[in-house]
Amino acid sequence: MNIIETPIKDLVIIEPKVWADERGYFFESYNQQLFKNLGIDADFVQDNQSFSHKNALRGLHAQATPYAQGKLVRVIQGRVLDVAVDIRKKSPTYGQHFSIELSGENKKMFYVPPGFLHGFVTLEDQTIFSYKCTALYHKNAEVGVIWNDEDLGINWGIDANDALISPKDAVLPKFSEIESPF
Ligand SMILES: Cc1cn([C@H]2C[C@H](O)[C@@H](COP(=O)(O)OP(=O)(O)O[C@H]3O[C@H](C)C(=O)[C@H](O)[C@H]3O)O2)c(=O)[nH]c1=O
Repeated sequence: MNIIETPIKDLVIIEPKVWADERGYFFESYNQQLFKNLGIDADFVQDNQSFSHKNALRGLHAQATPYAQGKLVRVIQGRVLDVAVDIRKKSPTYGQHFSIELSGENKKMFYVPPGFLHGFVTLEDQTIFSYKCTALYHKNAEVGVIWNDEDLGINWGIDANDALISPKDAVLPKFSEIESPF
C-alpha cells in the first residue's frame, strides 16, 4: 500500500496493494493498523455507499464541528472526478482544492480529513461510490457550497448543462457567503 501526498497538507491518496490472479483481484480496502502506520490515525464509525448515473454531481458538502467528518473515499465500480476543498481557516491552502480521478479500474482511495468540503461528479454510468466516515451523520450540522462557485474555480470536466444536481445542492450558498466552521 502506497500513500501519496498532495499539495494540500493532510489530504492524501492511497494506492492499495492489489492481488490479481486468474479469478480476478483482491485488496484490503481498509486496515486500521496499516493506515495508522501510514499516518492516517482515524477511527471510522460509519460507511456510506451511493449509486449514480453519469454526470451526477454530489457536493460540495461537509459537517460542521463537532460533527466534522474525515472521509476515506473510493469507487467500487465506474469512475468519478473527486474534489476536496480546504476550508480550514488557518490553513495556508485555505480555499484551494485538489481533484483526483477515482475508479473501479484504478482502485485508488482518497483520504479527505475533517475541515474540507467534499464532492464528486460521475464520469460513467452505474458508478458505485463507497466511503468511510470518522463521525456519524448529523443532518443539522451539514454545511455546503454551490458546486460551480466562481471563487473556488473547480473544473468538473463536464458540461454544466449535463450535471445532475439535487434540489438541495442547487441552492447551496457561494463560498464567499459562508463562514467556515473549521
Ligand atoms: C450523507 C447522508 C445522507 N443521508 C440521507 C439523507 C438524505 O435524505 C439522503 C440523501 O442524502 P444526500 O442527498 O445528502 O446524499 P449526497 O448528495 O450523496 O451527500 C453526500 O455527498 C457528498 C459527496 C459527501 O461527501 C457527503 O458524504 C454527503 O453529503 O440520504 C443519511 O441518512 N446519512 C448520511 O450520512
